[in-house]
Amino acid sequence: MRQKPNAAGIIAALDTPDAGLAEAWAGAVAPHVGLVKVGLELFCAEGLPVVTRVAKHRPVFLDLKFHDIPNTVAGAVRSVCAARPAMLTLHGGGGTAMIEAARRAAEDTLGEERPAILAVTVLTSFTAAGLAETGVSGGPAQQVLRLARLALSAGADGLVCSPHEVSRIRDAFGSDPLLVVPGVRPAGAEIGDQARVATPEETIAAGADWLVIGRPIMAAADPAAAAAAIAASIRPR
Ligand SMILES: O=C(O)c1cc(=O)[nH]c(=O)n1[C@@H]1O[C@H](COP(=O)(O)O)[C@@H](O)[C@H]1O
Repeated sequence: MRQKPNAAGIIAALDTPDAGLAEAWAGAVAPHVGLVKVGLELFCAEGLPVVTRVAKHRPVFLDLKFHDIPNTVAGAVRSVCAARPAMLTLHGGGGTAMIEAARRAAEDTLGEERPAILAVTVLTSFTAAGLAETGVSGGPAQQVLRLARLALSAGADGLVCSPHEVSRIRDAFGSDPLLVVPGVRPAGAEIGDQARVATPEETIAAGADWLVIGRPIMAAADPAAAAAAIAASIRPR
């Protein structure tokens, strides 16, 4: 799904180690979401077969945040292309050569059918203080813009960032990059370990294409109803 959606939508994060539960969630929320996300917890427990399994319900955003030398990342991209994900993530901090190698590997393996390559910028759980501990001063917004520039010029199709940076990325890079945005919390929902958060409505208004939402849907008593309510709140009027 390298093309932008007509209207912003939801990606449901299937964060569980259990393929059966992930598939049940995918089936339940499918009418209300555009994609489902297979992340580290599910992938490490169940591997590539679970990607094919949940893809029966919705296209898959495979979020493994590759970060390694270019040759290794290219090999990982070729391996996961076997399951035909619609989108996959790399760490923007992996640098130009890694991102170029990932894009080339995806093109060589699947051509026009290749997944969208998304660069993760600064994780939504980071505050300015946490980022400074890693040696990055200047705060998340500055670092997100720096990594965004690098990733887009290296061939990434889009970026993963928090709701707080979306409008600044749009100002700097326009409407082309796919912006996939976690850290989304309906009003009153538990924030948990996220730090840079906003509501679905605020995130869409800032210019996001896709909202990545996990616990506010999957930890609800009725995940389908929770997904439907969030989808209704962001539907264009
Ligand atoms: O790459 C991601 O999807 C991601 C990047 C990021 O900066 N922050 C972030 O929360 N995510 C993912 O988005 C999902 C958010 O889940 P909830 O916090 O439960 O809504 C999780 O699966 C995270 O792995």
